[in-house]
Amino acid sequence: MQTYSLPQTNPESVVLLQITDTHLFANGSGSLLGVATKDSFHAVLAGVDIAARHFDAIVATGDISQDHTPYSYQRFADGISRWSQPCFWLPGNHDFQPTMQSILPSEQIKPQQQVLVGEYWQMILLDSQVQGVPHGELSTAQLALLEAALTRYPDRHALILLHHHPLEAGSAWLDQHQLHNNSGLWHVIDRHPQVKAVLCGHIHQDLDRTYHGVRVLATPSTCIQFMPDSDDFALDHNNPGWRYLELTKEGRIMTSVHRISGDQFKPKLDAEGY
Ligand SMILES: Nc1ncnc2c1ncn2[C@@H]1O[C@@H]2COP(=O)(O)O[C@H]2[C@H]1O
Ligand SMILES: [Fe+2]
Repeated sequence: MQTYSLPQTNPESVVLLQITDTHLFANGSGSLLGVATKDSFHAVLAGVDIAARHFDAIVATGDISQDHTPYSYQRFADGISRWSQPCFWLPGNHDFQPTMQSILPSEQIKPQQQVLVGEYWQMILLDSQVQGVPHGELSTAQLALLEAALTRYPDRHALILLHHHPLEAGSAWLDQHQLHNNSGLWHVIDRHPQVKAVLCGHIHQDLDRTYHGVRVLATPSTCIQFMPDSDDFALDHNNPGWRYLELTKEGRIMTSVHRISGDQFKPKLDAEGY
């Protein structure tokens, strides 16, 4: 397995910026439920610049594209190219991996699934995509990759990233699309106490839970948001956002979700959807 080493710039911690569920189109006015996803993506990029918080790397946790086109991925790459930090990404249910790969190699977007983060952490990016359906599954190969990465570095705190949420988020319509074989993931995690957190996207909302003694985090989309704890499909009028995760050398995670201001990206239920 190829490993990327991300240098530690601050001796105490490493900071990650998580951007997720951008749902970009080749067509610059492409929209999801009335929200032009390129514009909302760029509003989040501008929001990160206004926040001006230091981060060491970007993690993009899937559903980068909505229309599978190479240019939708190029739009993502062009957007983050304002920053020099490396980006690590993984596929969501809406992604099409052949076109995702088509824009690589890239100076900034790295293909590695295992990243040694500074001196004290590692992160493992998993592919939970099942082509053509919204739910996720981890193949035996992906579970074996996780097992091998954790076994190789038992003394590094570990952050596991994937697109699909690995536990019930509390909305029946959405939980039918969760990671279906999450017991397989939890079985591996239970054997490796250095795992500190699982970070995902997919549910387009801020989630911060503890499960099996591990923190499970999900993050707002850069476009539309789903209403938490709603058994039927429902949109949330919270704004698009992003997450910072500060990984300390002691193994703690300080994290916060931030959102853009204004109300130019309010979804319309009757507009063109998925
Ligand atoms: N009304 C709905 N009922 C059930 N699933 C939906 C509905 N609308 C969208 N979805 C699917 O649920 C998925 C959750 O977020 P995604 O963006 O991955 O893509 C979404 C769609 O594939
Ligand atoms: Fe998704």
